[in-house]
Amino acid sequence: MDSETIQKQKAEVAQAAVKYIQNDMVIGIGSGSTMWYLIEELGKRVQAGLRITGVPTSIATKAHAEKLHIPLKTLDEIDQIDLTIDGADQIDDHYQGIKGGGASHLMEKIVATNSKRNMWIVDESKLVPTLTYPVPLEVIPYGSRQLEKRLQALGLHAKIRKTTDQQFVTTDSANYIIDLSITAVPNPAALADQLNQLVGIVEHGLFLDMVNTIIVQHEDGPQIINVR
Ligand SMILES: O=C(CO)[C@H](O)[C@H](O)COP(=O)(O)O
Repeated sequence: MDSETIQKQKAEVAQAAVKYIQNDMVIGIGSGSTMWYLIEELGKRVQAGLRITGVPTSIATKAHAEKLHIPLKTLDEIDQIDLTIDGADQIDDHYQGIKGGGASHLMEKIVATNSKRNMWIVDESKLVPTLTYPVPLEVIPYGSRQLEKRLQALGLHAKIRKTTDQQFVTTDSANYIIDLSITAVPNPAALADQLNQLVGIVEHGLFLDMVNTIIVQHEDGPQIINVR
């Protein structure tokens, strides 16, 4: 799919998703370029009188939502999130996902696990039979080079994420990201178990058994998948 079609589908899926947001809901607001469109749509609805409270999942999302006067609270200021809407990097046939391409998966996962329902909104390029996207790990900077070597020795093709000018990418929680460029993840649960054993990994980007509803934007309209 060309990048113009992808951008168009991102904007369209955001329009489909915003209809699920009703008055008095507490909404987890995810991060990334698809969510950028969702935040724009939500901002318009708030301007038109919609009453919601948003819980942002990143500094960038918080800044964007504040600019549009969307009322926000932190996770610890609310009782529970009714619905979190977020993007995803890839979703496989069993509706398991990879997130964290934008380095926000730690906060996204914390918000998701504190939500009654989770919705992912994606363009159709994100659907794959088997996960192949690099799996991001948020890691503690201390000893991260050793962790990278350990992961490489396990055959997990680990590489600390750097910017184009070779600076370490740092997350909103001041951690680093290690990407695992594995060619395929046929058994995400087994990989998650393996990663959960390793000291220094704060959180991996495998989002397993977590999503309730997926909206996939196709050229001819949105497809709603009710997973659980
Ligand atoms: O997990 C994320 C950020 O950490 C994003 O949801 C994911 O990377 C998808 O981003 P985009 O909507 O830009 O394709």
